[in-house]
Amino acid sequence: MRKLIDLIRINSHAYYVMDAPILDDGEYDELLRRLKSLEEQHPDWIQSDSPTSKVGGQALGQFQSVVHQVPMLSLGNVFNHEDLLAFDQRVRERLPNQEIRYELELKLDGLAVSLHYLNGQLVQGVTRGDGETGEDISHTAKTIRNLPHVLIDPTGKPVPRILEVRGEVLIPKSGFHKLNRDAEARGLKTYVNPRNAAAGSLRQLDPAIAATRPLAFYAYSIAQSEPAHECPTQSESLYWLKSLGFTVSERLEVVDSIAEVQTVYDQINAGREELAVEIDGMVVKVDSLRQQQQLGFLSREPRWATAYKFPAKAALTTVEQIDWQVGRTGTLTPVARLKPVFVGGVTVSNVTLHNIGEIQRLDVRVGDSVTVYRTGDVIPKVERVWPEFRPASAQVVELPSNCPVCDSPVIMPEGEALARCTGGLFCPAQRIEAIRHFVSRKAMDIDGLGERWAEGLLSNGLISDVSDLYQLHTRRDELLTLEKLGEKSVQNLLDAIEASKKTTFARFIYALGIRGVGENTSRHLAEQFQTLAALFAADLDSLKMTADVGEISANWILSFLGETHNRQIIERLVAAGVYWDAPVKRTRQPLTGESWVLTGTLSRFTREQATMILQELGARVSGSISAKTKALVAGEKAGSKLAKAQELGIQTLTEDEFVTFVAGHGVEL
Ligand SMILES: NC(=O)c1ccc[n+]([C@@H]2O[C@H](COP(=O)([O-])OP(=O)(O)OC[C@H]3O[C@@H](n4cnc5c(N)ncnc54)[C@H](O)[C@@H]3O)[C@@H](O)[C@H]2O)c1
Ligand SMILES: [Zn+2]
Repeated sequence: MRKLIDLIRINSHAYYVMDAPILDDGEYDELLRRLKSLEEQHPDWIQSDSPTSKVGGQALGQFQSVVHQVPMLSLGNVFNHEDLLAFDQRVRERLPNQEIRYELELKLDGLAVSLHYLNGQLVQGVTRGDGETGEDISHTAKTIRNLPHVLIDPTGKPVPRILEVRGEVLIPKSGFHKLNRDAEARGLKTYVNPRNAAAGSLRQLDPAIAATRPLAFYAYSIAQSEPAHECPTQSESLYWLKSLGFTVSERLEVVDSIAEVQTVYDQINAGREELAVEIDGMVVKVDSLRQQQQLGFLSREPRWATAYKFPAKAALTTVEQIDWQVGRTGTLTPVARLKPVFVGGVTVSNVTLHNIGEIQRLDVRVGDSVTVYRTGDVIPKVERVWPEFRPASAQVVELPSNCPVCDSPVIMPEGEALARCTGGLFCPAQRIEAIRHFVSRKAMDIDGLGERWAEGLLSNGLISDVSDLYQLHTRRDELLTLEKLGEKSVQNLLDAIEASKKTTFARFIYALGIRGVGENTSRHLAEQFQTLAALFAADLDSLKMTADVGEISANWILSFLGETHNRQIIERLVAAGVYWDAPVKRTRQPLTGESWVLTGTLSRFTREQATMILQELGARVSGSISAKTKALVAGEKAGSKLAKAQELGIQTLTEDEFVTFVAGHGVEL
């Protein structure tokens, strides 16, 4: 309780007195709620300085204090339909057998101000302060443009000699953004939200400054009237104030049932973005002023009204567990399992913590209280950790040394944010991705084995890793029973798998999907090591001697090949008949420095193969023609690239000419 009281005191000072809140309202409300619940459980522990029965904050002391003749209270609040029903229930219990109508207004997110009129003249403006005593801000209140300085009743009746009107002072959203833009341009402090901007503006010592701020006053009640005014209801008193020249809530209606209250709330919530002013909910008031009197007050709030607030954007909850999820490319992502919490309109029970670095930055531990933040459709995130509430049993979270799915070692090279499982070919979490990559055109080029098939094969137990693809021919009958796989497509698939057995060492290396090992690196590795046995025996130094391979990729290669399961799968692939001719080690690269372009359809080989041939000869293969292009290989149906090359006078080769050309450089097809 003491911890909570201290936290609440610090934050309510920041909010009410300094106009510079540190916490989100949702977090602050939760602190207050936790304190209240402790007080309910242990009434004998209630501290004499508890903020639960207080309103607002202490005045800063730069203005004259004014004691409110009628205290300025706060409002109770409800956050959901259930709480709303309970409010209605409490009202009805105190007013048995009475008809109850509710008046609904926008809950304006500004600060409460009381205006005193004497003989129809505005004489004083006072802030709410702590509810008993406020600050005299007459000098700035009088600069508010939509305020009547003189009251005239259009019906001709005299206005009461004394009239105290209460309402909310605020700054419309557009004015707030302009204010902050100007402040930023001039290097001054900006305000966190329109409410704090309004409070800061009213508390200016210089009324000339306040006059430049787009402040507005929205009247919502009459605190005193002498002689008494004649309005029997809240709604009528607002219409009367409106006729006297006050601005009142844009939305104002009276309903008979809680169902209607809910409907109006939903409408307001849905349309809040379009409103010119910031609102944080809807206020529900018993309309009859006589009934309001009967209901009376409960310490800091009236019994006849409540604020039906919008869902908070931030809420406090606890981290019950942190799990590591393995993504399809092997990345390990920490996910916090939370005690379910309602925030931003949904219940959140999981939230990603992104990576170990984020866990360390937040210093979040299992058992910690955290703030979860969510707005709109944005994914929720952990915004703050509360060391104040950390239990002694809280556990520090560490990066697991082995994959939670397949138990392969996990590595995170220096300078990388993400840790990864090294069981690329073997890890069940990475299977789909491993297969997708393995069969892709630039890898083993198994035509027609799409992701959906792969999923079907995996889920039916026909394969569990890429090496099983080469055993599929023994399971033809089972394949045929698979959904939608006709005789013909099964045969096509098996043929494509069979055809893929003849490959190149470079493609095979690329197909393994080792992190950091793309097409070029694979080609260089193939040339450098020549055989699988040599590659298996490679160490850091020999790997780093390969073109394109730096310290980081060398480590990925080592840890991948060092993982026994990966090796076993590679050995099974070779045992199943995957083979290649020993790669030609090229010492001479006659096309070095040249840029070549391929276009049109080639009949003897694929684009990828032609690209590889050119690369082996040292050329760079580019996608577009420019003045720097050395030559264009134009297959069938070549179009604009051919025209452009001719225009620029660039050498062009037909497919046949290309074959002859590369043969002249010792490349046989
Ligand atoms: N972020 C923080 O650190 C922090 C600190 C303190 C308080 N707060 C926030 O301030 C609020 C504290 O409660 P509170 O008592 O100041 O105000 P409140 O928002 O809970 O409700 C009471 C106030 O609502 C206002 N109001 C707006 N429209 C009204 C209408 N149509 N009729 C009647 N009243 C209307 C009045 O000014 C009244 O005083 C909470 O939202 C809390 O989260 C935040
Ligand atoms: Zn794994």
